[in-house]
Amino acid sequence: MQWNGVRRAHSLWCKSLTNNTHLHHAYIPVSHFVTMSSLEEPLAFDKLPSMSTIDRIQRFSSGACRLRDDVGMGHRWIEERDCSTSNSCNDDDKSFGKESFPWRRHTRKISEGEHLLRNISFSGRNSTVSGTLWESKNFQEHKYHTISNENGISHSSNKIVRGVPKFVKIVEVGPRDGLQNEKNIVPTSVKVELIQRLVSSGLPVVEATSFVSPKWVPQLADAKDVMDAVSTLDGARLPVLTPNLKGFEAAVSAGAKEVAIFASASESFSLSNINCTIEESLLRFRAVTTAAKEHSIPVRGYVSCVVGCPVEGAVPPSKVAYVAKELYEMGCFEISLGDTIGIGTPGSVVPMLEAVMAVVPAEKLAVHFHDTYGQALANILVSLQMGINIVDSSVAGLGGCPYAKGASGNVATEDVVYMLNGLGVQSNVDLGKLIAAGDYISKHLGRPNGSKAAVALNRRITADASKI
Ligand SMILES: CC(C)(COP(=O)([O-])OP(=O)([O-])OC[C@H]1O[C@@H](n2cnc3c(N)ncnc32)[C@H](O)[C@@H]1OP(=O)([O-])[O-])[C@@H](O)C(=O)NCCC(=O)NCCSC(=O)C[C@@](C)(O)CC(=O)[O-]
Repeated sequence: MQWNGVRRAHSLWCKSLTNNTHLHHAYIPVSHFVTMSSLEEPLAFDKLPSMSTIDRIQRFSSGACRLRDDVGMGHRWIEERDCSTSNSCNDDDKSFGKESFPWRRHTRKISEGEHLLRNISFSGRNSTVSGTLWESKNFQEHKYHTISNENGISHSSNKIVRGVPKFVKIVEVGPRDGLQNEKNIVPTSVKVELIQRLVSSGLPVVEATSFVSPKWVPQLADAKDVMDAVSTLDGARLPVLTPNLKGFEAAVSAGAKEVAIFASASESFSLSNINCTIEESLLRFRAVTTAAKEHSIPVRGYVSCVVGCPVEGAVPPSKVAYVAKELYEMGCFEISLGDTIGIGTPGSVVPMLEAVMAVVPAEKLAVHFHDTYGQALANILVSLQMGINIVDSSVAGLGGCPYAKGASGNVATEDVVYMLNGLGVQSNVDLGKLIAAGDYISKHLGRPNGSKAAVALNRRITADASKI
């Protein structure tokens, strides 16, 4: 039922693009969606395709473990990983050893695992959130932080949390991924103020806009004006999306100092999103990375539909790994793995990451989760435990399809920062300023802030304020 919502969301999204463009070939007929009905349930390990293809790809991550066999990605595989080959992990392996994969020993040390889990839920229940309120004449600046009591998680003492990185780089995609889906076009001045607020909250990267066809995405037709207005902004990198050489050249002329190219692991999504096959898109992207090298412009690469596609259903991890490797080898400094429709669970995200990490080093990977099924934070946590330390997110949970219920935006940046704070992971983001930025854009869009942490912390401040 919810999946139907996503299918509908995607079809309407494609339709909205084509309505704007009169490019009817990009509209995916509803009949395509009707043919795939097997994804009502979340993708589980045993539903995923075999890893046989990716297992043959040369691995250049020294910590990567070989699979025991090609039978698939069942729980049995996780519990019985063969770590005996020279190219495989062992108990002392720092990147794939027990620190990164605490569940590896689950069957053998069940009591220890239970103890750790009990500690986590106990500290979670007793964690407190504090807020301090400053009032100025026209603007309230909130300063929030998450603190734990003495039972709280500490990097040095808790084996599960010790696997997560100490610092996570957040890539804010709200002004681009969020606003590209808005039904009503947001004025340039509002976009610019949003970007300014996000940068001032300490976010190191704020994806500003896209240099795509305005016929396809009219919401971002003001890309040049946005870039003009933020040209003097310091303190963060402001990459933009470029689907081809034309977009790259326009971005560079507008002052962009970093760009992103966006491929898909699903053939159908590639056709509906950028009107070409995966192989054709890789040719276009190679032209962009070549030109970018000449201009010394760093290029980020996206892979969409890394878990599932609204048309094709489950996407094989080997396909994701193939596209990620291609982008990495053509020179992308970082590859962001996008669960575009937000259907992933840790059960499907883990094998996908395993496959990609076998061909692209973990430190070059970012995760990009939409929150359609409420799985984004769980997926992020498991990604951190696997060694990923770059997370994409969208302030106030912006994004998704404005025309259909059920298709949500990206995970809210406020929720990610709140979770990282609770884990003791640094992000250098001021949660109060971030919440203010989310409230600003939500107010403009005329709807509640899509971040649960923001809503809860704003209520808390109201409660505290009544006692002052
Ligand atoms: C790729 C194209 C351009 C192909 O679109 P096309 O129609 O096949 O392009 P074309 O080469 O045939 O050209 C048609 C017209 O578009 C123009 N054109 C051509 N290129 C550009 C350009 N760069 N900027 C401005 N105009 C452009 C071109 O000049 C021409 O203009 P005309 O002669 O008709 O006046 C189109 O499909 C497009 O713009 N697609 C972008 C769609 C988009 O932005 N989707 C959202 C991205 S989000 C995403 O992918 C997922 C992600 C990254 O968020 C991660 C995740 O969540 O998984």
